[in-house]
Amino acid sequence: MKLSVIGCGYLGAVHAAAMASIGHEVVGIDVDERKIEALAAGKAPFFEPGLDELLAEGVASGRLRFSSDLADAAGAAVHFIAVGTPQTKDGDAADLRFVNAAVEGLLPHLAPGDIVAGKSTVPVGTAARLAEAVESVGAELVWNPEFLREGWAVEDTVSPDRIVVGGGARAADVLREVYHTAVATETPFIVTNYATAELVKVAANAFLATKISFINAMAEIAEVTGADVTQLADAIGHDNRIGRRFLGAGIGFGGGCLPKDIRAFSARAEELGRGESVSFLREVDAINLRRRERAVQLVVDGLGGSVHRKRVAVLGAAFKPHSDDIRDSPALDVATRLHGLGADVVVTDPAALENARRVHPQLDYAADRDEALRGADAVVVVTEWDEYRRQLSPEHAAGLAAGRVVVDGRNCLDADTWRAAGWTYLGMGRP
Ligand SMILES: NC(=O)c1ccc[n+]([C@@H]2O[C@H](COP(=O)([O-])OP(=O)(O)OC[C@H]3O[C@@H](n4cnc5c(N)ncnc54)[C@H](O)[C@@H]3O)[C@@H](O)[C@H]2O)c1
Ligand SMILES: O=c1ccn([C@@H]2O[C@H](COP(=O)(O)OP(=O)(O)O[C@H]3O[C@H](CO)[C@@H](O)[C@H](O)[C@H]3O)[C@@H](O)[C@H]2O)c(=O)[nH]1
Repeated sequence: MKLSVIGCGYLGAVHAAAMASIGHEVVGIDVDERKIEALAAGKAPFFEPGLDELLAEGVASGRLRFSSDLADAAGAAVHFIAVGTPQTKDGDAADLRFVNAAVEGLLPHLAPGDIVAGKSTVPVGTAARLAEAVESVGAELVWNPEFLREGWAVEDTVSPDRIVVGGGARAADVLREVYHTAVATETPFIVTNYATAELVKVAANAFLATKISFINAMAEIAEVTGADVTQLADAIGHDNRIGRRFLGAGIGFGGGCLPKDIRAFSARAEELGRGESVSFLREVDAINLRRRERAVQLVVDGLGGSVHRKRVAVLGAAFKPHSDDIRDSPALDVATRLHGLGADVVVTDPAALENARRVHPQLDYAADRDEALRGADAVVVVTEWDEYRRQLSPEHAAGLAAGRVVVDGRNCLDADTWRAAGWTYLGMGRP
């Protein structure tokens, strides 16, 4: 089938490449010409395992092309909207300018019977508002939210846990054809109305964020009682009704989705006069931000009350491993707070260094882990990359660092091993 994908950022680039890989003829369109140039050369403008190969394959096969001209969307049967919906500059609501502009710009290029499929995460009520314009040219709108995780984006797109389509039965059948490989493996395919489809997306992210903040709240209690939150998470996680995933206590969630999506959800609920129904999300956000402060406090405490002029090796910059994304990264928040307290911060990350350097030029950077560790008075692990979590021994670190203080912002190190090697180990909610 012929498809267009409007917006080739993170979500759109992955979606376009994945759709070409399952046999569709895809044109990806973005206003950012540099992005389009890179993608057309088979190169992702960000780090995502497996994506470069998929892009190169798609481009070489002739099934995948990229353009900065919306007119090139003409002729596609389904047009996916994958533009950004960032937090507005002066509030919590989602900024819908890009979605509005993409849909409006697309209208002259639509033919009767075309389907416009919204993939961007939007406040409930957006699809109903946009439908009128789409229908005015004889096309049909569906909302088809995306649940992929960065770092596993290709796998999540080709084999999703579920597909949700809000809209009419005919359009849903066309989307069944689009996602034929998932449909063939009996992936749950949920057809519903616009509001439900939009809400499924934000509810899923709100639930995940709540689960993380729940365990981080338990970490706060563990800190004043001598309990160990990782053992607590294991123990409650054995209950199948609870499950162990997303019970990783530490410096909390960041990235381009969870933080902005729970804020936009709160803002939308308030607009609808139902702010109190999701008022707990404000607490989820507050708990999450407190954990970053806690990590900073642990470094200060570990260094005897002040970080001023102390060299602190910050291991990690990305908001999570297997990504170079630094949007709302808790790792960089901890680094900039330490810098603000007068520490000589040296940040390293296997993938996100360039992005971090561009956005936070005031920090110092080390090209690799060992360079960051050299001469450090304290070490803080803020992104649980394998090269810090699994491949760094306390003996090796001791051979490079000046001090023996390690703050484990992701509870990813073995406390006993580090303590046995002479380190002061400080975890998040662990004695
Ligand atoms: N990143 C993820 O893992 C993920 C997962 C699921 C859902 N989402 C949602 O998908 C949407 C996109 O997220 P993202 O992370 O890809 O954002 P992004 O900022 O990486 O990409 C957005 C892209 O849209 C382009 N764009 C903006 N206006 C345009 C227009 N009028 N025409 C064409 N292109 C335009 C931008 O140039 C940019 O490349 C958001 O709503 C987000 O919440 C993201
Ligand atoms: O136990 C955990 C699990 C995650 N995190 C943090 O939570 C954040 C988000 O992680 P994750 O959800 O894996 O990353 P995203 O790629 O942002 O994916 C989320 O946001 C996407 C965009 O909406 C959705 O599509 C995905 O389903 C949803 O998981 C990261 O900072 C993680 O470090 C924790 O602190 N503890």
